[in-house]
Amino acid sequence: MTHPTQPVIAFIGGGNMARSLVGGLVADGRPAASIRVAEPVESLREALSNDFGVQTFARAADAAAGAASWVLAVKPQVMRAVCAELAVAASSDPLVISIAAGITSTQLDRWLGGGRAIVRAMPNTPSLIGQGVTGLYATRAVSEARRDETVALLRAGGPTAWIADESLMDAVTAVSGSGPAYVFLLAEAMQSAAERQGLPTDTASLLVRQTLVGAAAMLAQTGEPASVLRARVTSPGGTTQAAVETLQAGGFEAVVDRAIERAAQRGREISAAND
Ligand SMILES: NC(=O)C1=CN([C@@H]2O[C@H](COP(=O)(O)OP(=O)(O)OC[C@H]3O[C@@H](n4cnc5c(N)ncnc54)[C@H](O)[C@@H]3O)[C@@H](O)[C@H]2O)C=CC1
Ligand SMILES: O=C(O)[C@@H]1CCC=N1
Repeated sequence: MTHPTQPVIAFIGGGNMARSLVGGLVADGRPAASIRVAEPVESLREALSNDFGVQTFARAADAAAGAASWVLAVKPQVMRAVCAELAVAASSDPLVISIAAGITSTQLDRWLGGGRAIVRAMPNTPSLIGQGVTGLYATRAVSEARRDETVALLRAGGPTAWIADESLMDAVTAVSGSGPAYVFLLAEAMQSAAERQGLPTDTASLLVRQTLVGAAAMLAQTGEPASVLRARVTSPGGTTQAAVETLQAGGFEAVVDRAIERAAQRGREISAAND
């Protein structure tokens, strides 16, 4: 039995997002002996144990028992059943952080037996390389110290932002939780178009990747609004103007707006469907 210097944190679910968050915590210097992961899939348990040295468990209740904080990182569709498995252990009053899309703090609290300290967190996959961003919402049962602990657990993945109104967590999910996929879709579309223009695949890939990386770095480093950065690329009557007008004539802004609205609505549907 190890005696970690840090309070124990238990991840329930050891899939894609948990792996990103565990990797970030270990890279941030948190002792692997203070991290447990519950994951029913043996190959995932082995990979987490080999790659990060964390303790793994097949059953959620075994990982959660006695841990100061829990990170619920299972799919929304299994959250209710997982909470039922954990309801007895929850009476020890852990800090409960759920990263599931849609599932509300009221639902989590009810499924865990009531009166629990619940935080909803919405990270994204770039957390794996420290370039993520996480939206956070805490219920009133979460103390200031536990808010600080939440930020300490998630900051390795990138900056965090508290949201005062829980209903806006669906908007956070739609913008930054799902957002990396919109950028990857743009990359896929640009790659196809570049190849159709006759560029070799590897050259097209270099041009597309580095253009997205460079533009994102300008957004991050200059602090200038996207509209100003865009104006600087756009010579009057030039090539960029021709492309941007074509995107706008195709309803680019409207379709992005509809996509984000639909994603937020899907969050609300997930909540209702799993109640
Ligand atoms: N993938 C993403 O970009 C993001 C995902 N999320 C949320 O994170 C959660 C997990 O998503 P992913 O990691 O992508 O899914 P995933 O499917 O990769 O991971 C979920 C894991 O939970 C495990 N699991 C199932 N039942 C379990 C149980 N009873 N006890 C312990 N583990 C169990 C599964 O075997 C699986 O490995 C979802 O609720 C999702 O809404 C949040 C932000 C971003
Ligand atoms: O697609 C999903 O439902 C999850 C939540 C945000 C990113 N992936």
